[in-house]
Amino acid sequence: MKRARLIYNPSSGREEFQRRLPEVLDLFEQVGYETSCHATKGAGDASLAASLAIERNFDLIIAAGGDGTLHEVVNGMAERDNRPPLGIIPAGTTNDFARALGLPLRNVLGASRSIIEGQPRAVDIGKINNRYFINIAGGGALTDLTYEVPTRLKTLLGQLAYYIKGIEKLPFIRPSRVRIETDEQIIDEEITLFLISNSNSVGGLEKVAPHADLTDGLFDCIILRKTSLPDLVRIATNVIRGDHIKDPQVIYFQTKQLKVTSSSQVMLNLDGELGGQLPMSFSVLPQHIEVIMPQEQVKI
Ligand SMILES: Nc1ncnc2c1ncn2[C@@H]1O[C@H](COP(=O)(O)OP(=O)(O)OP(=O)(O)O)[C@@H](O)[C@H]1O
Repeated sequence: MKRARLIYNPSSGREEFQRRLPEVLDLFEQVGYETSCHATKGAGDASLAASLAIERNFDLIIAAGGDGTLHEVVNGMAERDNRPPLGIIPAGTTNDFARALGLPLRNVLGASRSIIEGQPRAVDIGKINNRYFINIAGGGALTDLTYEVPTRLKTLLGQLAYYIKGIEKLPFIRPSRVRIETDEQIIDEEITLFLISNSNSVGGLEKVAPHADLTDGLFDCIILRKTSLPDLVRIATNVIRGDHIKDPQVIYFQTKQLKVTSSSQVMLNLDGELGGQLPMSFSVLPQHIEVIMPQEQVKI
């Protein structure tokens, strides 16, 4: 039998995953995976568990949790040789990366079946110093939401907890002077926020980076210039259709690497987790980790 290591975060999302665990184990057993579990206990634990799973030669790693758990698992895998494929069971609050893959959300058994029936495909990840991200790096207004909302509130309200906190913060949005250097251009101006995206899905919205491709070796960068509150609301509305990237207040480009600096203190969000502060250099590691895609995605 093949061996799978299931790394799950019991505190993710509405804390429902654990109830389904016996059925998940049974499903994998039926298709020939002897599966053992690691329940995370706190920050950094999923990274250590993923790194150890590679050392112990597991054939498959499954990350069950939210984007933060996935982030940690990717960080535990990224620098290791002989990385096995990674399956994802979305059990968090937003689950942006799983959304981008087209995995069933709020359906633990459906997502488990998608792993069983799917195919591994190598996807890009982003690198900053010795840390990695699989979905998004961002800074500036509202990008601090994901790590500011307490876990208790997310368990209680789910995604709504982020929206409530976002509305609360709107009147206090201030621009930051930021310098963004790529091989092709330099942007040096006051901005509201910047997003360096690997996938199309950010903050639960699937068209934030509408042209993003997980396998193209490129980041999709979206910079929102200094903007008034009414403009911000107009642009946010256009995000639903993906039309915001044509807005004169938005700078959109693709690049393999960039450096972002600022004279003020700008914190960095990596896959929804706090990731230090600027200055930071970002580069793509093309097709670095094999992720199991659902059947429909494989055919594309
Ligand atoms: N047993 C635990 N108890 C409390 N927190 C934990 C535990 N294990 C891991 N964590 C923390 O949970 C965070 C990650 O949560 P995760 O992203 O999986 O769920 P979420 O925040 O509900 O979903 P999303 O990121 O999709 O919005 C990390 O900061 C990690 O340190």
